[in-house]
Amino acid sequence: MSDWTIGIIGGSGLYAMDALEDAQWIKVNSPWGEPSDEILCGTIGHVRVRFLPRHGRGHRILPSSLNARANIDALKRAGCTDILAISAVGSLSEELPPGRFVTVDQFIDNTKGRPSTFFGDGFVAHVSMAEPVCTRLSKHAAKAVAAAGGECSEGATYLAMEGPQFSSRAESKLYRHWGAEVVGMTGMPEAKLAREAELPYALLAMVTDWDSWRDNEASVDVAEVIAQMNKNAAIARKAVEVFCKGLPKKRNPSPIDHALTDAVITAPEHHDKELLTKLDAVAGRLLHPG
Ligand SMILES: CSC[C@H]1O[C@H](OP(=O)(O)O)[C@H](O)[C@@H]1O
Ligand SMILES: Nc1ncnc2[nH]cnc12
Repeated sequence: MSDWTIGIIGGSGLYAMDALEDAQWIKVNSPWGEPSDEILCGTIGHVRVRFLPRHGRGHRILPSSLNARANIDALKRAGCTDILAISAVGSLSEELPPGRFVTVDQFIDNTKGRPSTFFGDGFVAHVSMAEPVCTRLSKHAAKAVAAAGGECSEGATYLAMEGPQFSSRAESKLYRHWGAEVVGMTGMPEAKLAREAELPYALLAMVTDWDSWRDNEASVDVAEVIAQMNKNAAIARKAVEVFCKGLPKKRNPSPIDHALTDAVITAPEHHDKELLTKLDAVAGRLLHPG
């Protein structure tokens, strides 16, 4: 085995992964509540893989009800070194037609009221989100999609909306005006929490529809999303397999592995003991060095 443990977060339409060898669903408890499901633990080639279906098997969980903190914490507890997340998205750009894959490189967070940090009173920390994804994972994912027979663009701005309703035509046009190129309901706060947990994160988006900004186009519905997802699911699965098998045996450190260094501002004498206990996985490197 190599020293990579890749967490895969499967989005709409991706609820299991056949490519995993010696696979077993394992319950991982988190002090942040219930993760979306058990985690499918196994290997692909020389890489340990931990697969979590974002909405749970059977797609039970609304985007607004996802416990992203528990999901990221559980993946960290399951030993993940890095996360590749997969999402269905609507396109806000002529350059990204349905069927296309695209790696996300920026986010606009327009979600409302979702718990979006592990930190709090008694342990205040501010990580940088200027470059919110891991370039190394993103580039590797784009190559894997191409090798799996898909077309992948690189670098899109993802607008995270609250949902679960799709956008109005006016919202869809507004998001384009803001510079967003794809729209989804789950990329935030997932990406923020991965960064706080010092987990390099990449988001591979599958374009399923044109959202609702094109005046002469029928507006998006779930049936269209799922039909397009099903067309792409085989490529997405193959891409994950190629992605893992193509990783070098040695994992060179990433600067994101140390995202919390210099991020914590609370003086040690003011640390909240209860919060620190919950942070044992997320901030374990700082709290229990060595
Ligand atoms: C099933 S359509 C809307 C649904 O699909 C996307 O989910 P995911 O990012 O988990 O693939 C979108 O964000 C919505 O949750
Ligand atoms: N148009 C859209 N809006 C929000 N989330 C989506 N997921 C897939 N298509 C979407």
